[in-house]
Amino acid sequence: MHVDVKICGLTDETAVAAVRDAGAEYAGFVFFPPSPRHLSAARAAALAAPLRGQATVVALTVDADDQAFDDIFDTFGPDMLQLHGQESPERIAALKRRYTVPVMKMIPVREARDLGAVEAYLAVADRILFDAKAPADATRPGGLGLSFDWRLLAGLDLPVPFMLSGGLDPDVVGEAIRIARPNAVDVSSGVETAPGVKDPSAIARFVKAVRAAEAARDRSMERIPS
Ligand SMILES: O=C(O)c1ccccc1N[C@@H]1O[C@H](COP(=O)(O)O)[C@@H](O)[C@H]1O
Repeated sequence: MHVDVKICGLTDETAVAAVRDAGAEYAGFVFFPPSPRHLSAARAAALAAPLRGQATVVALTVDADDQAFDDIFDTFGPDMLQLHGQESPERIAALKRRYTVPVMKMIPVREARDLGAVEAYLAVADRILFDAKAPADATRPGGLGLSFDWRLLAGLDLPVPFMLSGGLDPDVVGEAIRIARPNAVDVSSGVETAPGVKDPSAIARFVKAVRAAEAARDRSMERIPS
């Protein structure tokens, strides 16, 4: 079974070229001023141009207002929205009516009961993204390189695909896929040399590690008698 890869927080042309060369399926651009990966819509549009038609271009926002969304849609034109704040199901339904774009809603996870929040979003979100819950004093709700216990997702059966993020890197992503069995994985800090500075070789290694984990998963499925 294929596992899609999203590389998030691209800030320069070198990182964009690495994503294109590695064949990642999703490329994320951050629109959240406190983040070291924040970009203007115009800069993000210019950076994303070589990825159009090859990767799904995602706009990551955190409780953004209507004016911010209008700017992102008018100038950047995302293929998908990643909502990484406390957006309500009603807010998501309104955004989907206004922009007719698929939405991925982030659910913050620290313990099993956090998964209960998913239910309310299943009718409106096209994808669920599970990320580690940020500490209360964090300056942003993600992109911190923090992970959670992937065993919490083992055996999860949702009616929509789910993506796993939080503290992934080329060395641990295979184990994360083996345990959580996500449809897709998302990484930012784990392929950087410093916050906001992507490492092209780490991006290539991350995608390679995901492909190897996929192959291992397929081999293990073949061994299960029907
Ligand atoms: O990347 C950011 O700066 C960011 C800012 C605000 C919300 C989310 C952000 N990134 C997302 O966080 C997760 C985990 O990232 P990491 O790999 O642990 O650094 C991922 O989904 C990013 O898209």
